Amino acid sequence: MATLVTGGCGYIGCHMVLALRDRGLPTVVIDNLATGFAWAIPAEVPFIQGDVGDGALLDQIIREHQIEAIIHFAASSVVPDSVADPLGYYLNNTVKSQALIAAAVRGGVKTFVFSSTAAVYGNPEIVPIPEDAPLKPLSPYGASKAMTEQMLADTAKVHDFHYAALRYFNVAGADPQGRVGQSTLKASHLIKAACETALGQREEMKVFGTDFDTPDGTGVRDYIHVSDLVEAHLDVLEYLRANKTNLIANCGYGRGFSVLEVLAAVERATGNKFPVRYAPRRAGDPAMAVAASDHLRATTGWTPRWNDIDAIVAHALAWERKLKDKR
Ligand SMILES: NC(=O)c1ccc[n+]([C@@H]2O[C@H](COP(=O)([O-])OP(=O)(O)OC[C@H]3O[C@@H](n4cnc5c(N)ncnc54)[C@H](O)[C@@H]3O)[C@@H](O)[C@H]2O)c1
Ligand SMILES: O=c1ccn([C@@H]2O[C@H](COP(=O)(O)OP(=O)(O)O[C@H]3O[C@H](CO)[C@@H](O)[C@H](O)[C@H]3O)[C@@H](O)[C@H]2O)c(=O)[nH]1
Repeated sequence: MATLVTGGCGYIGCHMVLALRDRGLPTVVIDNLATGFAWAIPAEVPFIQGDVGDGALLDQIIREHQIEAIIHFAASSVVPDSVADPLGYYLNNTVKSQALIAAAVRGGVKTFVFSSTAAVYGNPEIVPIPEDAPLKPLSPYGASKAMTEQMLADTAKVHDFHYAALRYFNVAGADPQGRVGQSTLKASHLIKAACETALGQREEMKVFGTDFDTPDGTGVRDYIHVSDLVEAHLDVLEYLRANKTNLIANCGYGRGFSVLEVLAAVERATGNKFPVRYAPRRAGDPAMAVAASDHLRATTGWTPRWNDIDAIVAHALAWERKLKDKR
């Protein structure tokens, strides 16, 4: 029996694959390499280059590899891109998730973990945001994920099927052992972009929006270390199997950092000051996204190890240096 990781060649997915392999758990990856890299996963992990919208291919993989659980990372995930290309986002994130969930049901896969996002909440009324806050996404990206959560909830009502919708806040950092990290080309993510700038690979950092209703006027996010996030998935898989129930949980630490605070952390880590330019807000960006994070800890026993912005930045930077030599 094996776990199928969709999007396993992407940033978070490749850390998940390593975490499963570190525990000797049979793992299979499907990825269309839209933004991921085949070299990011160990050569001995079965890898199928294909699309999660391809139902016939999924039927075959589920049968041949005796898939028992699916962790579904494959998606398009850049908030401003989703504003520019809503239909592309609904296709890749919602329509293709429907195809995958349908294949899971056909193939008798009973355990399903879905990568949802803080973007389902939009601008929250209460911060830190509890899981029962209303879902009011500001972007097609957030809406595409909220729709998939709804499909999972409805599916679990009528099939022998248990799911977790994990609402990740801002995932950052890299494998503490330096084996993998975020390799996304032209990444828009703040910490990665700032590390690239500090290493001289970008000319400057833009700060998108200085007039938000936040302490310093810049956007506030809850940055979670990618290794803590993938450990949470292992805890969640056990929880779903043991309790035969569903779970909706935020994945974050419950503490927010502003854009300016993050840039200061990157400057601290490198000792390099880099040019910073204030720019208008980006479309679809909320002012604040900070998780109420007790539910995940209380239900699954998840215990984060890397709740420290300096550790997150140090690991991201170490990977960026490695990647610079690789390319
Ligand atoms: N990075 C974050 O801060 C963050 C926060 C919240 C949620 N998420 C979610 O986590 C998941 C993983 O994000 P990531 O940062 O690793 O992104 P990523 O782009 O690095 O990884 C996504 C992977 O999925 C693959 N993929 C995309 N569409 C596919 C398709 N139709 N069929 C097969 N493979 C496909 C890509 O090639 C890539 O390898 C996504 O669902 C994203 O929405 C990410
Ligand atoms: O060059 C940059 C990049 C980002 N930002 C700001 O930094 C914050 C974080 O931005 P970014 O790293 O792009 O992440 P988000 O737009 O918050 O989205 C991430 O976090 C979401 C969950 O909160 C996920 O769903 C998305 O997939 C993931 O990309 C925001 O205020 C941005 O406006 C800048 O000011 N300059």
